[in-house]
Amino acid sequence: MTHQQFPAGMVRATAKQGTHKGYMPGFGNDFETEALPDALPQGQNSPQKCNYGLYAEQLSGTAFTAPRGQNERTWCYRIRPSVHHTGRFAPIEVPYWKTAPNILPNVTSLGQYRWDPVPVPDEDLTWITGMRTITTAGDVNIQVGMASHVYLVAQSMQDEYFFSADSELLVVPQQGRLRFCTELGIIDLEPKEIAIIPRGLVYRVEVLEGPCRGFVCENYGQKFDLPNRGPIGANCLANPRDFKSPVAAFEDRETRSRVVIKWCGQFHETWIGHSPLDIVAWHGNYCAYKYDLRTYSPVGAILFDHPDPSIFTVLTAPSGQEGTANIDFVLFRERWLVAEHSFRPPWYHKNIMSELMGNIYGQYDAKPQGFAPGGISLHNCMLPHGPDRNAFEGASNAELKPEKLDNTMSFMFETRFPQHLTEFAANEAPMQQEYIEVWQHLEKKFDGTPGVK
Ligand SMILES: O=C(O)Cc1cc(O)ccc1O
Ligand SMILES: [Fe+2]
Repeated sequence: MTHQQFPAGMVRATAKQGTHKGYMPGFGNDFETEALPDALPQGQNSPQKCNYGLYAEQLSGTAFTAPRGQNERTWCYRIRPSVHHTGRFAPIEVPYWKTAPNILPNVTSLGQYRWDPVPVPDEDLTWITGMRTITTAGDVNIQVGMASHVYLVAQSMQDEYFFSADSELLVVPQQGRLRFCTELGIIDLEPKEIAIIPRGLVYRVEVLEGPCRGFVCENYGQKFDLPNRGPIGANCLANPRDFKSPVAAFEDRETRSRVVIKWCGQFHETWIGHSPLDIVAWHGNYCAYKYDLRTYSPVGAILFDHPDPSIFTVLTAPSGQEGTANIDFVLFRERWLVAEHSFRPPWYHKNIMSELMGNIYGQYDAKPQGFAPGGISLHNCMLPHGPDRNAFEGASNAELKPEKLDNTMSFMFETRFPQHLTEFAANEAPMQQEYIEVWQHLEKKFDGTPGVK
């Protein structure tokens, strides 16, 4: 790949046909990339005839009239227009992939919950059949809310493609390596990285090293964006240059292929005679990207106290109500703890936002035991939680020298909407029935007399 950064943040990249891999840096850039020379029209979007006999097509990720800072669209130059990539739709069952609203009368979501890692079954599960929804929130029909999923994938999709009209997907691998062959290019993904697959983009998921397990946040609402840094200034947290979008890569393959579509929570299939990944060149700012979580630069307390976890926000999906996100993606990674005369782990609290957490690797400081890599916890809207007894006693009595929290990476999908458990989460997944007992032995220390106990 050759690429050159243009002053306006645009990237021009060229790639050879087919399997070419390569990435262009920058969050929200206006990229341009072509897999064949001169496939991209210059100076206009819709020439009377496109080079190579390509069709021009626009993929709009926001309303045409969205304000400039939010407006996202990509112009695609492709072998066939997308109308050839769908035929008649026939409903299919994807029983474990649920969509909000999915409020079940026989499932109690009120509570603090934790699950052991969901085992990857010895089955040929694909990206579609291996998706296991844990919670849903909001309502897909009004395009607000989210679902959290665990994916269990052992099998590549073969001549099979997928797109979601409902959502963008934030993918957080925990085990194994996946390849996302998308209309806009190829993204390889492994633990410690995340990817965003935008709404409407067609793709196929292949297993590079399996079996694979990870987490997905399915966002029905306004897209994930970088948070404002406020007084932090222009640097740290997630830096724009560390986000990578793929260069164009296309397939010119005439094979019978299945396209599966998720639309308003329903799944349909349609059959076509070729690969739909046929975009030879594209330009625009509506695209898939990946991000290496190791490039996240946390900012924290350097004298005393424990700040709100919003300081660790990687991406935020705004709600329109300033400061109240539909979803925040928050990262708890390696960092130094240096606060003086302070209880350093998370405090006990109740939160109007609901918190779903996953462990990518290592130990989480508030829950040194029981929250295993691959495990999940849910502390729903206004439900009290905080460090378990061991973490409390340890941190209350620790010598407060600088301490490195090392080899640790957990995350939180924090949403303004209450999260509802699926049948799978409540009855099939390995829920820890005794989870709330982690707080039971926090004894009463108060005896009415002054002084530190
Ligand atoms: O509950 C949790 O473990 C997540 C969390 C971490 C933190 O540092 C402060 C608040 C919070 O909800
Ligand atoms: Fe919390």
